[in-house]
Amino acid sequence: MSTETVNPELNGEESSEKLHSPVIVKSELNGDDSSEHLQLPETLKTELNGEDSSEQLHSSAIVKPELNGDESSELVKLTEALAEPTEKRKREGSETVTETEQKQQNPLWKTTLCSYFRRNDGSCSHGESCRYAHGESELRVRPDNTWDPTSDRAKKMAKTAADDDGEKAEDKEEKCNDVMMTEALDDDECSSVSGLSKCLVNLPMKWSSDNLRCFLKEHGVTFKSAKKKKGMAVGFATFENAEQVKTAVKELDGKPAGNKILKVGDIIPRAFERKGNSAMSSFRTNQQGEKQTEAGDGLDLTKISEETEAEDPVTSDSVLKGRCVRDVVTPLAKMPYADQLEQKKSSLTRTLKTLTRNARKACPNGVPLPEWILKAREIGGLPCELEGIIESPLITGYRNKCEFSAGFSVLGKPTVGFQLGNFREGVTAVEEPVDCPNVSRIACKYAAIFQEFLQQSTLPIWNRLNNTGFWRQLTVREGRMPGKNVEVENPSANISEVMLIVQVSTLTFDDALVNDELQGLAKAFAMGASSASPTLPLTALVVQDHTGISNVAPADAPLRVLPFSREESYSELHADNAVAEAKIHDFINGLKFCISPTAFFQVNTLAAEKLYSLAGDWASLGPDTLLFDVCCGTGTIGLTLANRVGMVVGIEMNASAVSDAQRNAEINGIKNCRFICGKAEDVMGSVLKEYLASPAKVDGLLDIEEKKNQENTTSTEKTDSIVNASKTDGESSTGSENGKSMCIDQDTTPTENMYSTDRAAEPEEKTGLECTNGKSLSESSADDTTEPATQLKKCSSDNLTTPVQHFKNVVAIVDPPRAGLHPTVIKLLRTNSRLRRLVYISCNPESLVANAIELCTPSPDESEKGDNRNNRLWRKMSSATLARHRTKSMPNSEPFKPVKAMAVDLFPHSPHCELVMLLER
Ligand SMILES: C[S@@+](CC[C@H](N)C(=O)[O-])C[C@H]1O[C@@H](n2cnc3c(N)ncnc32)[C@H](O)[C@@H]1O
Repeated sequence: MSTETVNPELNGEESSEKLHSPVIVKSELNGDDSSEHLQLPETLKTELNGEDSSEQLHSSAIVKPELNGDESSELVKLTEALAEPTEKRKREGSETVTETEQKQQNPLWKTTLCSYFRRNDGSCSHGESCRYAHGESELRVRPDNTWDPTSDRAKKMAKTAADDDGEKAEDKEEKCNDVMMTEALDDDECSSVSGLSKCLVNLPMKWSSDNLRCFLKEHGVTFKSAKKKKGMAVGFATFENAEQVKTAVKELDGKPAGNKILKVGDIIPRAFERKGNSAMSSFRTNQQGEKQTEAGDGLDLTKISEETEAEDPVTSDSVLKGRCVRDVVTPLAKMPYADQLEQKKSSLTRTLKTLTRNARKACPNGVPLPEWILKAREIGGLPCELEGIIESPLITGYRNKCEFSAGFSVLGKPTVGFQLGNFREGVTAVEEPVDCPNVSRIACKYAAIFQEFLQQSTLPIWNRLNNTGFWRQLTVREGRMPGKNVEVENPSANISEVMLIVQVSTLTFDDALVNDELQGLAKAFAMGASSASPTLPLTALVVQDHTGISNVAPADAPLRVLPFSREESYSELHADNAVAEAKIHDFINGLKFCISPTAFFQVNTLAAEKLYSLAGDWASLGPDTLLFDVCCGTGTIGLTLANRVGMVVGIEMNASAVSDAQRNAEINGIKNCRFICGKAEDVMGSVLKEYLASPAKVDGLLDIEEKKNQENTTSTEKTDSIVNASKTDGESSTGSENGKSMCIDQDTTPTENMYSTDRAAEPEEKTGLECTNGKSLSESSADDTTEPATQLKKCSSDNLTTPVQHFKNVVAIVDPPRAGLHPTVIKLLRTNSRLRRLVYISCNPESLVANAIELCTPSPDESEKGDNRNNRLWRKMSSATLARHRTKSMPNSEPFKPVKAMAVDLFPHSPHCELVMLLER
């Protein structure tokens, strides 16, 4: 698995109507995310890396935008607040509290519109007990007095507010209070108040402005106005006179607020204001006369967060000087590469030891400790040898995918690059990616072209503080040409294809204006590419429309392919110039891979080759091997190993990735691979049943299937409509038929719900495939009324006309997202005794360790099994501790043992690293 964003710590995740494009490609549904039907507010839906946002968020798929830092804490808070256990519980005095009552007590009850309800024409499987509002009439105001920003009410209010902008005295006062946060003030207004305004740092994050005002009053502080920044530890107060300021500082500075010590500091005007840089003011008002509120946010917020962290006075200007984007994005770049590898190895060693410790603790009473735990002492507590770390063949410019935010620099200049810090801490400043050694020359150039375009665009840059604006992000994806040796000094020389994906939010903008701007952008990119020396490849230009608060868009966010031409004259640009499909290609181990805009592809292709070869070598493959490629993406692992096995079965939830995988098999003439689209936790049970049942039984199933097909042509046609990946013409998935997401695990216990926090680090993904009977595969499998072959046919890349073969050697290579595997998948892998070998690939060693604890700890006796249902401390547990608790409910089964581990460095200069572990039994 891999880290998708350049700087996961900083970054880590809908309306298409606005896009009236000649070619609209709605990205295929990623399946649905909900098995457990915990929803996130629309605004907090992320992109779960494809990973996306959703609607009916599975409690087990709650996500923090992938190291997306920013809104994660808010998201976690909300999801925690929402993630109440689903069964009835007893209150003190044994009064029974129903699930609905519990939810209603939740201040967030019905404060967010149910997107599931909306998309499904007014139906939601949760009915009245749904935590989310079914329509505007059910919607309640949020505790902070705001409305769901996607509601008509909120939009109307936002519009009215915008219309009144600058006219109301009240508004002006608010803006002045917020001088550090907003760009909407004129210099003179600000300067008149800045001496009488103070910044308060270390306020409890959850406080509202009302809380702050009460606090000030309680402390006898007289003020003119006070405002708390939502989701940040920062607030502002403005006073009438110097005397009030003096009292406030005396009464507040150093006093406890919540569990922290309050700091009071001056507000410094933005650097460009201080310098009176008139050029900067031109950035503030766009050509439509709309005020842009983003500029300069970053400067002050960065200061605040830096200073908060550093326990420094709030106002020191020097803190900015210490922070540079290179250090933030590639913190190890200062070290020689050999030292970086050593550091990663030590960190992995520490993490691996937690596997031994936790498995030892979790080993049930009366069950002997497994040999690998006993032997761990001999190797310093490691569960198995860490055999080393494989270097990346390329050290600089190795990334084939970079996601650049659009924002404002510390000097208030529209900038395309990386954020200087974490949004949660209040940092929104973006700096150019120059000097980041992991970014390619080509990506830097495209970022610069986009930046130049933004400086004269009539549409505003996205404002992360109030979630308004248009231009959000530029993703540059590169594909290499085949068969050329890598030019280490100039890796860009090997790049032959480039796809640009520009993320915008069209929601509040006029279609004609949007189209004009996008056409201008296409022209700018094409001109920039052809005038660069050497010229830059440009293969596809895609616009992604996304309104969520984080830039990580759901996989089904609307995509539109923009036509472009290298010709000087753009007047002749027509729809037919557009490429119907946006794809680029890359090569791994001699195979050609087609990559669509949202499909996962390892960001360091050459190092990924090494990773896949290692996984293949450790998997002990042969012609009699059946290889499960779990979380297969575009099929890279399975396809590169297909010639070494009898059959590959790939499972992947992103429909366009599955479609790519199928196409990749075809373009490489590979016939022994089958790709199944669905969440692994939804389809794995059926897949294992189908392939690992006794041959007699499976033959029987196929007979049943054939018979059904003959009997019911209509149902077959219906089925065909959702078998996206089986279409050889590359047609995309039509997604779920009725859009309903389903629960996967009927007996999900709170222990399994623990997974929801595990997965909080991962943007949620959305799958759309379902059985035509309206049940998810898992649900079907849970009640076992449909045969596995029938279920799988509906989401498989083939049509099951060939009988399922049976193989002696069954191996799984799993390469899950950062959150690791779902507990259902872990349970299935562990309890299927035919699976003797498992190669686990992970870019997050913590989740590998957590999953390995469950796979490798001996099962308890029945009598020992704990009931974890009332264990509500799980929210605060580490992933390893959670895993340890989950081992108690693992059905009796032979545990795996860790055999060896090896790291592969896919991310030079960053602390991340892929870890591979072989598990056997
Ligand atoms: C780290 S990537 C690995 C992809 C592929 N193995 C490769 O190396 O290119 C993880 C993949 O898992 C997919 N994924 C995430 N959650 C999943 C789930 N619950 N079930 C199936 N696939 C999932 C993502 O869409 C992504 O393609």
